[in-house]
Amino acid sequence: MKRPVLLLYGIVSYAAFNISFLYLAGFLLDVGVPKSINEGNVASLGIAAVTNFGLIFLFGFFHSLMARQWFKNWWTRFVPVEAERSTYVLQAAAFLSLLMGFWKPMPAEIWSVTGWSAVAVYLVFAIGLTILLLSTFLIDHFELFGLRQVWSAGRGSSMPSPRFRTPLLYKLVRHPMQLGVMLAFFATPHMTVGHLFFAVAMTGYVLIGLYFEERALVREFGDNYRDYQARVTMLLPNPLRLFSRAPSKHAA
Ligand SMILES: C[S@@+](CC[C@H](N)C(=O)[O-])C[C@H]1O[C@@H](n2cnc3c(N)ncnc32)[C@H](O)[C@@H]1O
Repeated sequence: MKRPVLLLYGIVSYAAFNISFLYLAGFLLDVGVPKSINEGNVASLGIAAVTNFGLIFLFGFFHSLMARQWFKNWWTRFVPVEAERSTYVLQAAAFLSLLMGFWKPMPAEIWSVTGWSAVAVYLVFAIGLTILLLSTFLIDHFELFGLRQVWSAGRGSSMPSPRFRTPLLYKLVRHPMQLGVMLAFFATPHMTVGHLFFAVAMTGYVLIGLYFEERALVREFGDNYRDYQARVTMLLPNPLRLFSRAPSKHAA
């Protein structure tokens, strides 16, 4: 791929992901989008459950498969290595859009809150997204979204190998990004069966994904990561444990 094309591909993939993710926020909150999680043609509960499960499975399957090292080794024989992450980001945007586009509403209400309670729930949603966004910058936002790779290729420089990091939120939990998305999945003032289905199934997928991610992190960072696993909890912060132990000499 020619350098300007590679750069353009990276930028387009990044933009596509951001648009689909912004749409996801509106989709979950039921605001500002033409089709939200509770809108669309209502099918029978069985049809809706099977369709929605299939959509989440498709999203999760490709999201996990394409993140595995053996898959990357195989398909970078066809895709330039510098475009690998951007392609991953693009497929995530595509499957997320597919999921939201074909999502079948399951409108029966589970809870509904208004007034200050609703404000509190919106606050949790905003905190979740803030944790998520901040964490991407703590690890390396531009590398996670493939922009650093296409930019380095454009300048003819090679990418530095990944570094183990535990800045700020990563001292509280090992997976703040996933914690952030889970908060956003459940934080709605108007919980329907469909929304709960989405939140539970996506949480299940996140937990399965974390199992594979942690195995890859141990392979990549070895004892540094094992030591980190022993000191820091996975998703829910444990302040007592955090302050009762000396920080590791491995962590950056
Ligand atoms: C989508 S991010 C999710 C990161 C983390 N699971 C979280 O929830 O904040 C996945 C990428 O982050 C990298 N990663 C996760 N934890 C890391 C750490 N402590 N230091 C460096 N890279 C990390 C993984 O290697 C992977 O490429």
